[in-house]
Parts: sequence; C-alpha cells; structure tokens
Amino acid sequence: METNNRTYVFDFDSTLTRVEALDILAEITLANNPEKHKIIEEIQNITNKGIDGDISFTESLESRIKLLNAKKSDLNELIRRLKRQVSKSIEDNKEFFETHAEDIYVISCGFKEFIDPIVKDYNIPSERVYANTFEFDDKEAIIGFDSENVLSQHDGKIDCLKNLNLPGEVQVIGDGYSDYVMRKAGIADKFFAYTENVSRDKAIDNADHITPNLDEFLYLNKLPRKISFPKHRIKILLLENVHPDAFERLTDDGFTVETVSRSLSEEELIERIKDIHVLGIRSKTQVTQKVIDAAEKLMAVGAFCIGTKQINLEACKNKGVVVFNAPYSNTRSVVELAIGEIIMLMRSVFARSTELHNGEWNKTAKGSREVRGKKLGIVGYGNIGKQLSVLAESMGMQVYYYDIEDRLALGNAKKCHTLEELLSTSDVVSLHIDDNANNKNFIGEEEIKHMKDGAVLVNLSRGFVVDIPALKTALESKKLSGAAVDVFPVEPRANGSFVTDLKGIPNVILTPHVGGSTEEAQKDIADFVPGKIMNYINSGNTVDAVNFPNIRLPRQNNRHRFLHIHKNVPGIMAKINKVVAKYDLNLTGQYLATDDSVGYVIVDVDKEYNNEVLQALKDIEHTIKFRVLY
Ligand SMILES: NC(=O)C1=CN([C@@H]2O[C@H](COP(=O)(O)OP(=O)(O)OC[C@H]3O[C@@H](n4cnc5c(N)ncnc54)[C@H](O)[C@@H]3O)[C@@H](O)[C@H]2O)C=CC1
Ligand SMILES: O=C(O)C(=O)COP(=O)(O)O
Repeated sequence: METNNRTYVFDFDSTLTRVEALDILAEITLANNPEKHKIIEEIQNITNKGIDGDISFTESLESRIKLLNAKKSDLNELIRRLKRQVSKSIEDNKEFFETHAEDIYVISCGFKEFIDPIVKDYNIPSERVYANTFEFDDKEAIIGFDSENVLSQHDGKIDCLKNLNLPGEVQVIGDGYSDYVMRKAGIADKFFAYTENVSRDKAIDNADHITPNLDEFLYLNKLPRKISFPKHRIKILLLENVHPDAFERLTDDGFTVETVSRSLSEEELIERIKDIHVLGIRSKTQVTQKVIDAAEKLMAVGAFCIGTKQINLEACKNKGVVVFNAPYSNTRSVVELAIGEIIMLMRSVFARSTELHNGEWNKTAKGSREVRGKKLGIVGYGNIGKQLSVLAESMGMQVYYYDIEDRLALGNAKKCHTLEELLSTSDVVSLHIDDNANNKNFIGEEEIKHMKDGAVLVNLSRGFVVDIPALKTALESKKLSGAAVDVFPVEPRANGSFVTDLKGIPNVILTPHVGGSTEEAQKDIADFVPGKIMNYINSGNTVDAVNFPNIRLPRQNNRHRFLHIHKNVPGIMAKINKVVAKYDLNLTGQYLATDDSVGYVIVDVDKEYNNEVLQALKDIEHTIKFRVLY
C-alpha cells in the first residue's frame, strides 16, 4: 500500500462508470412501460439539469425517483449491469486502486446501495463511500431518500468534503458541476474534468486539468498505471483524404487523430510535423530529409497506398521512424481500371463518346478492335502486372511481359528478354513498373519508335515514367492510336484545376490518379495500415515495415518492454547488455533485428526495476530512439 499525502476523491456516475446509474435503473423498471422512451428522456433531462447546476439537486433527485417507480429488488439487476459498465480506463488501472486504496474516496450524489458493491471490487470500502441512501416503504418500493444526508442537498458535496477534513492535497476527479464546486469552494485543491464518458463544457471550463481517461490522470500525477504513455497524447496526422475508417480505428484505440483532405507542401509539413508522432500520407506528400529533421516526435509513417518513394526511407530509418504501406490493398482496383481502359482504347470509345457529347453521330468500325487475340505487353510483372496478366488472358489476350527481375510467368504469359522485344510485339503496352526514380522517362521517343504502329499505351504507374512531350507527338502523328494516362509528372496537391499537354487529343483517356481510388481499396487500406501502425506503437512489432528490420514479437503479459533503436555499430549490443547487467534486470525475453545501418533491440523485463536504467539505456552512445511499453 502506498500513500503520498494526497487524497483522490472520485465521482461515481459517468466517472467510475460509463453511465448514470439512475438512467439504467429507469431502463430496468420501465422495461415494459409503453411510455418508456418518453420517461427515460425526461429522467435524462432532469439528470443533466441537476449535473449542470440548472436546477437544485434535491429537486432533480425527487423528480427522478418519482418517475423511476423502482423496487429494492431492481437494485440487484442494476448492480449486475453497472459491474459491466465500469469505465474502461478505470477497469484497466485496477492496480492503482489497490496500491492507493487508503487515499481514495468516492463522494457521489448517487446511492450507496449500488455504489458500494461496485467500488468494493476496486478496494474502496463502504466507509470511504459517501453517497445518498434510499428510503423504502414496507413493500420495498423506493419512495425517497434520506433527506438528512448533506449529499441530498444542493452543493452537498462541498459540505461532505468539508466534514471529512482530509489531510494533504485533495484532488477531485469528476464530470460535473457538483464536482468542480468542491474546488471552487476551496475545499479541494485540484479538479480534474473526467471526459472518458461525457464531456461537459462547464466541467471543462472549471478544470485544472482535463483528463480524457484515468491513464492521463495517473500520468499527470506520475502514478503507477497500466499503460506507459496515455494514448491520446500520441498525435496522428492523416493527410490526402485517407478513408475515414482509418480515423475511426485510430481514435477508437485512443489516439488523437487530425485529418487534412489534401497533401501538404514541404514547408507546411515541416511546421505541422513538430508535435506529430505518426504521419499518414498517400502518394502525393513528400516526406523529405528536411521534414524528417523537423520531426522530433515522429515514430512512424503510414503510406496509405503502395508506392513509398515519396518518403525518404533512409532518412526515416536513421531517425528511428518506421514506415509501413499497403502493398496489396489497391492492386485489384488498378488492374480492373487497366482492363477497362484497354477495351475502351481498342474500341475508341472515348473518341466516339466525346463526339456524341458534342452532338456528332459517328457510327463506324474504323479504329475499333476487339481485344481477343491481341497482344498485351505488361512492363513490370509485380503484384499489379501479374494480376493483369491473369485477367487479360482470361479475356483471350496473348500476354507478354518484361521485368528487370526474374519473374515467373503466370498462365501462358510469355517472358520478353528486352524491353524492345516487348514493345515491338505488343498491340497494347501497359506500364506497371515501380516508382523508383531510375524509371524517369522510361518510355520516351526512342521506346515509342519501337512500338507497333497504331498500338496503345496505358500508364497507371507513375507520371514521370513517360515522357509526355514524346507521347503527345506520337499520338498527334498517329504513331500511337490512343493512350490512357492516370498519373502525371506533376500532380496537384488538392482537387481543383489541372492542365496537361495531352488535353484534347482524341482517344486519350485522362484520369486524375484514381487507379487505386475505389471504395473497396481505400477501405481495405484504412484497415491494413492503421493495423500495422498500432501494432508498432502498442507492441513494438515491425512486421511488414518497408524501411526497418522486421520483427514479430510475442505479447508482453504483465511485463515492461524496452524498445531500443540504435545505429548498428560494433560493440553496441555489449553496451546495452552491460546496462542490463548493471541494473540486474530480470529479463523475460530479448529480441534483436538488424540491418546494415540500424539495430532494434527489444527487452522484456519484470515490472520491478530501478528506473535509472531507462536513462542509462537512453544515454548509450549511438542510441536513436528509446521507449518503454507497458
Ligand atoms: N495509379 C494508381 O493509382 C496506382 C499506381 N500504382 C503504381 O504501380 C506500381 C506497381 O505496383 P506493384 O505491382 O504493386 O509493385 P511491385 O513492386 O509488385 O511491381 C513492380 C515491378 O516492376 C518491376 N520493375 C521496376 N522497374 C522496372 C524497369 N525499369 N523495367 C522493368 N521492370 C521494372 C519490378 O521488378 C517489379 O516486379 C507502384 O509502384 C505504383 O507506382 C500502384 C497503385 C495505384
Ligand atoms: O498506391 C499507390 O502507389 C498509388 O499510386 C495510389 O496512390 P493514392 O493513394 O491514390 O495517392
């Protein structure tokens, strides 16, 4: 048992529990009442008015009890339900109530009949619970309350706390008017507005601290807690219209998430990144060395897309920032668009459609071809290229592919040994190479020369891969009969006006980088990437990180986990182990993953250790980042 000359006075309803107990009692007693919803609404209105101080508390209590029409036996069901409605972070931090039992009081305007049994499980005995008591008639119906009790009176908590005459600093933790008035009256030293379940403006305005959960309260008071760092203190910035599911998943897990619908410029990002712990982007935002230099708190970057070349992965790694992406979530979407565009181009559908939009009927078979039996050349036989290969073949196309890596042919696809071979063979060329800078102007004047006369080109990879002036010339000269272009060398940061040199050329399909923009893909990405981020932030796992040694860690049960990221220089492990030995840590697991430049050591230890070890580990030369998880 620890005491520190401080007492903690907790409110009950909506603080220790997620609900107002009398609302739940109403649900029980009115279950079969046809007027149920109306009466519950009325009770809630009265409750809120009482909590906010708009009507006298005694008045609110009297009216509610009358409407409730409850019996003693209903209280058993109420207690059963309340036990399941203890606030999550209170439940998580049971240990605090055990270690500080002597210092914790409950002062509530609720009723001891249901508060005592709930808080007993949290080591708070009945004698430290101050609350009202019901009055029953001889048929055990609740007919009122003990009106002698100060807590049944307006501002009764002030008198109650005064009478207790508690020694040392008195901190009040609650969600409403009756709690902060104790501080206002000068009886309590601090008031913490507890917003885990409800957030009331009046409580917030009168608070010394706002505490969204008990973790924050314990963190502020440097008290033992279930979690090393309150999650709402971890700030996540999601740019570029990331699907709202990502926001939901991350906020549900307790993080503070901000969203911006567009991409930010380098200067804007440098400004915003300073207090950000996790950044989420798509293909547009450039995470440069300068951005990383300014990112003092950054732990992870999530690319909510496939490509990661917009991120300086090396700079991230050297700063201990782990990068994740979604390598498969939008693959199918790109492939489906490619298939659609190949057919549209071969049939000159967009040319015919534009004519008709302009009032011109041009029924003709000229320049309209089936894809069946035609040769499709896929450049880049990776995840997208291979799926396209399978679907195109099932439509009867003959598939050829070219890749700088040795890729196994799927189905009857034929491998080309040179790009020229592929270009000169194919009726349709579809580009699916990756986004590395060496692929700049991969298709230019020379390459186009090798293509068959009248062939079509599809680019759903990256804008810089195709030399646009060369493509324009080839289309205008009819060397190529059409093109579909989804990606551009320079793309705008937000939706709005955009001009390309390819504008107005017939049989050219232009789309604003929407290859991966389907509801299915974006939803899947919004599930996948936050999953990886949370797995890293919450447990240290780097599985599927694109720039970091990958490690899958076991669950840490009731242990503390030290995560040490350092430069991979000779002797560093010896130094870490020396510190571990010096502080006589009781290790329950040790894991190591390294690459050429960084090392990532994870040490699981028994909870009891000398806190000085933390600084000693941080101080080891070549340490990049260190954190503790529990
Ligand atoms: N338009 C859009 O909305 C989208 C575009 N993309 C783009 O598609 C690209 C490909 O995606 P995945 O298939 O998932 O990538 P991947 O990494 O699985 O496949 C890329 C393939 O290209 C090959 N490659 C790279 N450079 C090459 C070269 N110069 N010559 C021949 N082969 C080369 C690689 O060896 C690899 O097999 C992404 O990097 C991204 O740039 C991806 C998703 C959506
Ligand atoms: O996944 C990719 O690499 C893409 O090109 C799609 O990017 P986006 O999420 O649409 O910005």
